[in-house]
Amino acid sequence: MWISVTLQAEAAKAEALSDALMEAGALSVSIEDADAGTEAEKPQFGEPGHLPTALWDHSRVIALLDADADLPALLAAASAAAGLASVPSYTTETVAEQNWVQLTQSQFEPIRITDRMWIVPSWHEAPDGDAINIELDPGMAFGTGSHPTTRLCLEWLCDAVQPGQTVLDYGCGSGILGIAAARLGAAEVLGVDIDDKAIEAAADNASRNQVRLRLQHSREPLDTAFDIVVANILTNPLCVLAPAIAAHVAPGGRVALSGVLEPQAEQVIAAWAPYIELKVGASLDGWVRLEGQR
Ligand SMILES: C[S@@+](CC[C@H](N)C(=O)[O-])C[C@H]1O[C@@H](n2cnc3c(N)ncnc32)[C@H](O)[C@@H]1O
Repeated sequence: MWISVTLQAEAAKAEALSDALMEAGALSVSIEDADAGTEAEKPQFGEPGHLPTALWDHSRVIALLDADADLPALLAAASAAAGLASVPSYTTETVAEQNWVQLTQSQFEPIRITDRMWIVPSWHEAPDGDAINIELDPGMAFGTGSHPTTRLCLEWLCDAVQPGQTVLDYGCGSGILGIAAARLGAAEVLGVDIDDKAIEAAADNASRNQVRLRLQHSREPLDTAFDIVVANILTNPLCVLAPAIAAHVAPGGRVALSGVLEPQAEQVIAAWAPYIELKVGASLDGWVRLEGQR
């Protein structure tokens, strides 16, 4: 027996809460705008009616959990791990064993990134067989394409990556950006993460997508410079890691950073100024993508 838990979360904390719930053992987690319909019903970015998530005051975080789990303890641990002062208000619904797959899967639709790239859940047919279709299941941790920062990076990669180039995906998480780069024709892609579980997930996803990613822990030294560097982390690590990441952008190479909220852009630009001049290349739902060239 399973239990579906719907938590009302502050929009800015929803992704962290989602990741923490997956870490705590949720079978799947999805995030919805509490003021709109389901993910599937929401207009795609760029379509009429698209609502920037900066305007979402609240999100619904829906987790599918084992009904035998100690729910109060699990939610307390996940909320604390997500940096919340207390457990958000929530409702629960028991899900009959035979319905849970249908329930979770029906919440997710393929995500269109650009005309030529889609993120497609494994249980869906690709809407456009000629596009680059990256198979990733929404609801899993470490980045699945539904978050604006991931989308900003994917859009940039579609424009930036030229066949045969080398690519560094710093903070690879699920490997989504590295997989996209490989599918766009990169000759060699290195994914780096601080989290061993992310590296495992990226290896699994790379194999499902039949691309080769080199993967390593960020504590291991990187010995190469890359034509393309993409890092979707957060403002603080992007500032601290500025000299280390910038050193791996080859002369003439291009870099894009995301995970930066609009008011934090100047802070990251200043931290990178001694190494590479960055500018805001795009913004989405209150998040920016910073871009530069060495
Ligand atoms: C927001 S996720 C991005 C995942 C994926 N690249 C994407 O765009 O959806 C950030 C990832 O960066 C990793 N990370 C955070 N700090 C890091 C650091 N100092 N060094 C390497 N990876 C880091 C996290 O473990 C996480 O997998």
